[in-house]
Amino acid sequence: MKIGYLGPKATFTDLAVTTMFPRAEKIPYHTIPECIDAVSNEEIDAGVVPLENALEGSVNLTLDYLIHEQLLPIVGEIIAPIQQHLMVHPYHAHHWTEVKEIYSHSHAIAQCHKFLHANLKKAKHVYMTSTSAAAKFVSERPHLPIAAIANRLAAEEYGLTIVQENIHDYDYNHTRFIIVRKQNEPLKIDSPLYAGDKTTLMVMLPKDQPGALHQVLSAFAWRKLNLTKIESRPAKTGLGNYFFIIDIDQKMDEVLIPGAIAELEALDCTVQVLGSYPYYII
Ligand SMILES: O=C(O)C(=O)C[C@]1(C(=O)O)C=C[C@@H](O)C=C1
Repeated sequence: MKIGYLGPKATFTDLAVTTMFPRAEKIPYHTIPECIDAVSNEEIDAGVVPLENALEGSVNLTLDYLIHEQLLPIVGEIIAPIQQHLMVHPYHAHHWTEVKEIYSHSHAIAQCHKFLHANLKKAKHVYMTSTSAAAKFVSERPHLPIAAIANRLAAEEYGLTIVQENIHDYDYNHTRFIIVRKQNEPLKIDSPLYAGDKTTLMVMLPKDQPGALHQVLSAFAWRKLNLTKIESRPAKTGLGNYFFIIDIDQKMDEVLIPGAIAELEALDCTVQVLGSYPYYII
């Protein structure tokens, strides 16, 4: 089985894929859209991309690309712990406090703001496509006083020295990664990491209807459907036009979720099921 992921080697996405699919052929992609496109073009059997971090919130690029460009079904989710480390080329290990630039994924930099503010206030932040792309970049420029924020595997893979460990600002730092496929067919994963099932919906509210969100929520509430996430994103059709992403804490059933969807449609909402899938906690 071929699994694509946000690369290069040693991203957090790579770690999640390696744990969940130890025997799969792993194919790295430079960006999240490239990985999603590869699923859509059937170059790979499934793609794994980051969706949400406990400290920094949604990975908007993933959400927006899925919703607006390639609406692929979500067939699974992996929740993984995230530990960020500051690393430099070995030449700079003894004077790391003098680095002028810090390279990483924007989410990783955001997870370490307190540390950076306290210890490297003057260094410029440079966003890269992933944490391991940043580690690779730093390793290829030994003459420059620069650092990367990435995981331990990236330090090993690219020959960097970790100079500060666990620099993320809060202990509970986890990221959700979704598994997307071309067809809505679950991957056969028999794992002790299985932790439950979820259903994700996209709901577009009718225009200018007072109390519409309240009515949407009540369709779930009186059916006692437990929502684990509700988030709005711009519909990109005009100022003030938003859609909602709603996660329900259970598998698609034959009565409750279809009933809630029918009620929302009767309210003139547009509803799309993005997936009903198992999740795994590493
Ligand atoms: O850059 C990586 O290593 C990724 O896998 C991406 C990503 C993200 O997009 O949130 C994944 C986990 C961490 O939260 C930081 C970065």
